[in-house]
Amino acid sequence: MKPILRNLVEMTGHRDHLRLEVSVLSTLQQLSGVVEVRALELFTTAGTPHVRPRTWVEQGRLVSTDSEAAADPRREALVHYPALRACVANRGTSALAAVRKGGHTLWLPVWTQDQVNTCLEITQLQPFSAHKLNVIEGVFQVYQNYQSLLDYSERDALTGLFNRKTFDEQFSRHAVPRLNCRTIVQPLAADEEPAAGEPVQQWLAVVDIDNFKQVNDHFGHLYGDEVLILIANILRSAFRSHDRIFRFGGEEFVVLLRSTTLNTAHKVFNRLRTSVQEYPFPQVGRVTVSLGFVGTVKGSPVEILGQADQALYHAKKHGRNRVCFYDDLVASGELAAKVANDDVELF
Ligand SMILES: Nc1nc2c(ncn2[C@@H]2O[C@H](COP(=O)(O)OP(=O)(O)OP(=O)(O)O)[C@@H](O)[C@H]2O)c(=O)[nH]1
Repeated sequence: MKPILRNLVEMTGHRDHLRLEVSVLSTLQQLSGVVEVRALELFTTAGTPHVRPRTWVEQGRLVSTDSEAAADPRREALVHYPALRACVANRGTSALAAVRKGGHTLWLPVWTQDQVNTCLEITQLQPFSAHKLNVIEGVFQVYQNYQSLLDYSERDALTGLFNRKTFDEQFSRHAVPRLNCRTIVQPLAADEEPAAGEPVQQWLAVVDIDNFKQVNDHFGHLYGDEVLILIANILRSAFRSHDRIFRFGGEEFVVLLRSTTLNTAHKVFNRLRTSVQEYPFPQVGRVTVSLGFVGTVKGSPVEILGQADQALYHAKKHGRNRVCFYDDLVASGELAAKVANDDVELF
């Protein structure tokens, strides 16, 4: 089999976006004359569009980072990439420039609906021939098609959030750096600095809409669906790009909050609860959510999920529109008391 075909076969064998990215870059890197390949992440921080390398070649190996983009010291303002910036502004599919690193650089933005989060960058010393551009475009098309297939299978059709299947796949490896990937230790945002000695870890929260059946019963399923979509949007804006949000089915969502302190987790989850409470849902009016959360350090994924669920159950039983932390409930004896006295309502 020709090398390029073999690479395409290898590329479409992946079930993970980052591995797929490494694979497409490895394919492009093997084209003759190519001196550098990178995958750039495009993101906005403090209102300014930025770029940072997410996968690049280092000592002959492709390495990736899944650290938070906004805190990456290698990020640059998009204004330093004028050709790419103009291309994205004009909703273009490629940009060429002969200025960077004394070579010729081709940028290929990956459009998802109306947005570009990723862009492949290929640099060579000679100008790109028409034939070379054709080959690259073919490889890029296969990559894009496969990328959107992967994306489709990972997401919930109504809200666009990750689905339960993706949670099951991602949760167990969430804390573990991926094979062939380098994770950069990154500082927290200024308002999230931990107090000295306060441990940083990951948190899992189960978020459930309160009395959602009543929304459906009073306003109909279409309005119920709209509430789900709007709450998904609030969830997206409440967390950092690095955190993960899943729709678990029905009116239940799960959030994996990355690398933060208990204090910040409390703040962030309560901010979400308040944002939902204050949002004017068209026709429906006021909607609230309850949330149970727990650290992800101890226990199996099933146990951790069960603990967050118990904290959520407690929040529901004690007035709804609240945030409950599993360890607090155990420490205060509230959860144990509930378990001992009320076996019928246990899961
Ligand atoms: N519109 C809409 N409703 C859904 C969807 N999935 C589940 N539901 C509804 O979500 C409601 C969940 O109701 P319950 O489990 O009784 O919970 P609840 O009314 O939210 O009450 P609490 O959770 O105890 O506050 C049911 O009416 C389901 O039909 C969906 O995709 N769209």
